[in-house]
Amino acid sequence: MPLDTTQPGPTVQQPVAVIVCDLEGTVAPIDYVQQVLFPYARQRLAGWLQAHAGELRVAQLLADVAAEAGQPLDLAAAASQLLAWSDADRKIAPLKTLQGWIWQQGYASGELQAPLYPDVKPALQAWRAQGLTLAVYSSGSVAAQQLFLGHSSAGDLRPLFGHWFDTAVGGKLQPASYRAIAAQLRQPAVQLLFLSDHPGEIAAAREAGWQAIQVVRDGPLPPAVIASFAGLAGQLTRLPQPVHG
Ligand SMILES: CSCCC(=O)C(=O)COP(=O)(O)O
Ligand SMILES: [Mg+2]
Repeated sequence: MPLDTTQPGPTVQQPVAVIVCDLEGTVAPIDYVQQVLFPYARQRLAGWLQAHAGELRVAQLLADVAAEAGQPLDLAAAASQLLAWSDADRKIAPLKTLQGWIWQQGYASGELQAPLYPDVKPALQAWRAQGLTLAVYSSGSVAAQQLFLGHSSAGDLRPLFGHWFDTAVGGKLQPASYRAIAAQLRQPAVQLLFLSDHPGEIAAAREAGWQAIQVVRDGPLPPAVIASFAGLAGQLTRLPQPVHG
């Protein structure tokens, strides 16, 4: 059955055990990812592959690219394929893995720093203080997620998060991915709250039985969405059984 993304969903129903956050467009501006992070990786992609060609992880990555492309590819052809996926913003695992590897040097040098919206850190801290568990579900690889939140404008936020999910569980528009995350968290779907800027992701999470609230960071605010994490203040109560990992 096609997902209906036009109907507003419910606001938070108690209790919530785990809040799962999207990253791009939800905790930080889309523009930073699209205009800074993706170009940073794109510009270095071919050179990085050449420089690291002898490494086992790169051999595995090239095999994954060839498998996704459905044909054998040498290093130059694989680089072209990865660039094409990058230009099309395809959420394909080998591209996401490679972007994470390339971003690592930018974060380490201080050239990259994720600019979080100012409401994010206080809200995350308040939710943890309430006993809620926090998780990330992003198309970026888990390594890239941890670099992003480990080198943010609000400092290293990794200790606040107990669980990290990328597209290894499936795509973010697929309800099955949210069922897989619920199974891994060993939580009833209704006790999971997903926060994302993407209406298709919100619809997929709801289809899987999750609570989900769209975060609209700019533009007019339709009903049943929030403009910042502060919009959830007072809606969440302490959970009976913390599951922070
Ligand atoms: C970990 S920051 C880069 C995120 C990324 O690569 C991406 O494609 C955006 O994914 P999201 O699911 O966070 O919207
Ligand atoms: Mg997003």
